[in-house]
Amino acid sequence: MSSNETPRGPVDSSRVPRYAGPATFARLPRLDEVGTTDVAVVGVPFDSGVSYRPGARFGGNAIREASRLLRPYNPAQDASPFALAQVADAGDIAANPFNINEAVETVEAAADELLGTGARLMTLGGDHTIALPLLRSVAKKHGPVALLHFDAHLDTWDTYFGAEYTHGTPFRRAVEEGILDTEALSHVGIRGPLYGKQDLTDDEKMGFGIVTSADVYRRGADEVADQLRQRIGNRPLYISIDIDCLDPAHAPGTGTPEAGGMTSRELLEILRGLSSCNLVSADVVEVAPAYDHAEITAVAASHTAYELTTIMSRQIAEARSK
Ligand SMILES: N=C(N)NCCCC(=O)O
Ligand SMILES: [Zn+2]
Ligand SMILES: [Zn+2]
Repeated sequence: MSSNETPRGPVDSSRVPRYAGPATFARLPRLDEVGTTDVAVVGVPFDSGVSYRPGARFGGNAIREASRLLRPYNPAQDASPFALAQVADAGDIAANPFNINEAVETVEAAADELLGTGARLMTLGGDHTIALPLLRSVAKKHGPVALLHFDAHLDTWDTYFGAEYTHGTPFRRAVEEGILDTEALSHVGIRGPLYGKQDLTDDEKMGFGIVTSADVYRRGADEVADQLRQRIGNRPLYISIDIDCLDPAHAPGTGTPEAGGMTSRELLEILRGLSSCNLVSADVVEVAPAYDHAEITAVAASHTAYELTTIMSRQIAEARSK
């Protein structure tokens, strides 16, 4: 969208019932209906990198279905994200389920193409493997980026069954490849059993700071967001959200659930506290609808993507008004 065009927004749910018609994210237009977009919401139906329960390949469409109930004004950030900038649903990236290396290349190439049009990406996963090719693509454009990673798990392990590209290893690969700004790396929501204490030492050596799930509970969302914001400054920021950062009570539909997690309220509040950060792209991954109940997880994920999209749209509008 050029700066003087009005963005095309979602289908009006006071005229067309929100449960009617095929689902796009937030009932927004498809990318082919608008030509170009400022924020591309893109699905990656890929889950061949998982270590436990499969099913996140269906996550993107579950989030789209649950997002029918989102409304156009976001009071928590005082913004109408779909009026401030064009947001459109770019459909799915067709990644090979039988060849992880090829899938990783496909995701990177598709992300290159979308980012090349000037769009920011709001990716709906898929398992966490896909964060690596997305980060590669974002780093080609912005250089090494700050990373804020919400997850129960570190995802900085080395290999599984000798495989380098899995959902437990994307951030170790990213550090090895030099595509992250090691001055500004944080995990939020970490908890649960590890393979050994070495996991933590290795992670720290890579440059990560950890805010555990219990830290969020004890210190509160505002203080955590303040601390994260200070660490990130105005660096280009990528946010990767594994929905298992939430407690299984708030997100049962996921492949590797861990007890003792954050509430969806805490996650959304931390994100709102980061609204001034320079968010260049983001993902929400690991939604596995087969284990979900009454769309609990998909609703939480759709609201999470809504807050992230709002941050991006506000920044795009602010940059244009300067
Ligand atoms: N990224 C997610 N969701 N999980 C990683 C868990 C890896 C493991 O099974 O040790
Ligand atoms: Zn996880
Ligand atoms: Zn993860």
